[in-house]
Amino acid sequence: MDRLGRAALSTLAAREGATLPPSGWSSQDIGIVHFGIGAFHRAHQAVFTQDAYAATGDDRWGICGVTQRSDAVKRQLAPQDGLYGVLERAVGHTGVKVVGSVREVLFPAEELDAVLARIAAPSTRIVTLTVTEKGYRRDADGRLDVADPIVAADLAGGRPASAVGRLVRGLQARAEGCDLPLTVVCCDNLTDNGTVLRRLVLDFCDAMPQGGDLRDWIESHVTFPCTMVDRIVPATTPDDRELGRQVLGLGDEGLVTAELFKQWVIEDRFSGERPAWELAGAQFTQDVAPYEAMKLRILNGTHSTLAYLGALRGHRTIAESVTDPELVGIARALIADDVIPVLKRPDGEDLEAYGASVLERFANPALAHRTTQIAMDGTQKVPLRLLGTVRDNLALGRQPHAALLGVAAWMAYLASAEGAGGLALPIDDPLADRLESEVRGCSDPARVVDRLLDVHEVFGDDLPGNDAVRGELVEDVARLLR
Ligand SMILES: NC(=O)c1ccc[n+]([C@@H]2O[C@H](COP(=O)([O-])OP(=O)(O)OC[C@H]3O[C@@H](n4cnc5c(N)ncnc54)[C@H](O)[C@@H]3O)[C@@H](O)[C@H]2O)c1
Ligand SMILES: O=P(O)(O)OC[C@@H](O)[C@@H](O)[C@H](O)[C@H](O)CO
Repeated sequence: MDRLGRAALSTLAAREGATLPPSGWSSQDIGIVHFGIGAFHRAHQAVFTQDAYAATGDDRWGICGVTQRSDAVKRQLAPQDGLYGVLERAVGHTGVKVVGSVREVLFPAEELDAVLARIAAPSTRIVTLTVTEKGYRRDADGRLDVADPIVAADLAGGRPASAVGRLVRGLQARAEGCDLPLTVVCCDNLTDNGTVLRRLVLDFCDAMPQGGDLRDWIESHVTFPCTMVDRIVPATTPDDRELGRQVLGLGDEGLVTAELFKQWVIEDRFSGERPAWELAGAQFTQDVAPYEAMKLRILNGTHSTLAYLGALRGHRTIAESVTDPELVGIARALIADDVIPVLKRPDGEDLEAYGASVLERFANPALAHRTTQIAMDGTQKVPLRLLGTVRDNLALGRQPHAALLGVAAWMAYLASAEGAGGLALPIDDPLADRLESEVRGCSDPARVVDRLLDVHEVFGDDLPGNDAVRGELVEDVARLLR
């Protein structure tokens, strides 16, 4: 079968369910460099960028995708002239939107100079990132982990391999070259993501030999707006590829799958021009924090809770987990009793309606979002998604039972090699070795809880000493391990 690409596009015009990129897609100049060209970027920021182009015809915002750890996406997209499909799935809807925003893909392990040149180019005005929570290589206090061997090697002046190291070297090339401002937009699920990334970049400069001038240049030329990003984009499955093939009548190795919903709230703090993303539905605001807390705590907190509890019960996907009435009850209690009472309401948002809509989105049976995919990197996610809610409730003198159950479910998941029905529960986490050796296979709930409460990166200094929290976690873990 033929493969998606420029030559095959004309065959798509008559196909029901296929949407073509706007004409002129292939002649866009590159104005955005994106680090971490995984599934999410391709289904989110690249789609907003294409829709903004369709609305304006402003052709300065093509994307240069920079892979991080492998050249897989480059190999997938290069034979397709950068084109790929977003398979959009909802009840009663299956369509493929072909996206042409990604005009180049670079693999920095082999093409570092080209990456640095792209960041330094005057036509580049924006760098965006989706490198996962762990990709920022933060220490227990959220600062750059200068003891991380990859960061340490980057600081020693080798060819940079960390996302922050590569970004800083790119900024250095820009400072020494065109000397024009730049906006760096973090699109990962981190609290205060722009501020966090700016801090890490400045930490890197502070730790570099003679990084002072670069630090000053960054402070005066580069802004780091915060964002809230939302669209459920599970890892693509062979079934998705097959469905994409049926809709397009073409093979597509770069296909990604998503729900119809998408949201992007961006702090209005750009150092220069940008695409008219607002014409594609993005919201610009002075304060992203309430949107970000709403999304991270309601959507992601519930997602992780359903992932851990669901996997323990043998549910393979989130859609399966929300067919389980007991789990839906826990999710509702988490949102209504623990999260919403301690949240600030973002302008124009109804938190109860948002919570209900999240559960409806999770129920989308067409999205095979694996519980074990969401379960990965718990040491990075649990603090952001659940422990803020725990702390805010404790500060009001209230024990947040559902949020603590979510934390206990993470602990029980780590202790159990298998969920019901023999579902394998892999530990995929930057601290996997420690977690495995501390608790995997341990059937003593108190020991599991105590060993995990000792993980400072997750629980900090305050929670391990809280007897009421410990007691409830031990009871919950005991029930879950039974
Ligand atoms: N998928 C979603 O539904 C979704 C929704 C909202 C936000 N996000 C954010 O986007 C991120 C990526 O999601 P995705 O679906 O694209 O995942 P993915 O697995 O498809 O892609 C992950 C990307 O991050 C890079 N990466 C992974 N570990 C890294 C490391 N240690 N250092 C540097 N780069 C690393 C990978 O190389 C890849 O480019 C998430 O972690 C989350 O923060 C995802
Ligand atoms: O992508 P991760 O690994 O950070 O988290 C898994 C999911 O909870 C997440 O991707 C959600 O689907 C997403 O945040 C929805 O916008």
